[in-house]
Amino acid sequence: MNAHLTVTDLAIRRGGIPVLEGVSFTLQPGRALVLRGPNGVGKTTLLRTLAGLQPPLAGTISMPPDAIAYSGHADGLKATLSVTENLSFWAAIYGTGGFAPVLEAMNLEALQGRLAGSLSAGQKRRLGLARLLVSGRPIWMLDEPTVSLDAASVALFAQAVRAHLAGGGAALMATHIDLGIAEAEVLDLAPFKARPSTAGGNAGGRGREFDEAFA
Ligand SMILES: Nc1ncnc2c1ncn2[C@@H]1O[C@H](COP(=O)(O)OP(=O)(O)OP(=O)(O)O)[C@@H](O)[C@H]1O
Repeated sequence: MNAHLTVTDLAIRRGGIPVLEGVSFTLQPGRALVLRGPNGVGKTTLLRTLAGLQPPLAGTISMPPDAIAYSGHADGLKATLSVTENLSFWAAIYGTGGFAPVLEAMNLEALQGRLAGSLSAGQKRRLGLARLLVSGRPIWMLDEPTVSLDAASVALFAQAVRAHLAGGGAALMATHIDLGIAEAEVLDLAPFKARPSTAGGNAGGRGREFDEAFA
């Protein structure tokens, strides 16, 4: 499992407006990096850029091919498929094996036959996060992964992240809560806020140049 990510002098934008510039960091196997900063600073935009959903304005992103499993604000579930059908679907997509341990890891055993669309918000989130475990990908990119989770589910998730790190994986997370992961470092994005004059912006303002793969 090669989970080495290097980001050098990255500049990113959202809706045509520069958001962050000069972002550099490395993420090594076995490590977690927590993105911090006020609302709107660019945590989601940075994760989307690293996950390949939108191009950077400048800078380089270096990582092994097919390394990332991205979990954004949406859970990405197939509402009309059951919990196990969703997991089998992802296992087939990622070409990985069985998912029985994943059911246990995310406390989904009692929900196996339920349609994903009928789950509660926290249950959906647990199933959405289970996709990371099924993926077999070394670098997890997580945007507010604990939204809707109760305390017990947050603890389960933190345990899953720790196991991933112990297995040589890495995790980059935007989260406002402390997951109690000793291996985690913090990257405050506030100092990298793009200056208004930064070249490459869209003088016409947000919306004129909608550079999103998804809104
Ligand atoms: N779909 C969009 N189209 C245009 N601009 C957007 C869009 N989504 C976010 N933005 C803007 O891009 C900037 C960065 O937003 P982003 O969502 O990356 O911040 P964030 O740090 O993740 O915020 P939060 O902590 O509130 O989740 C903000 O100024 C925001 O208003």
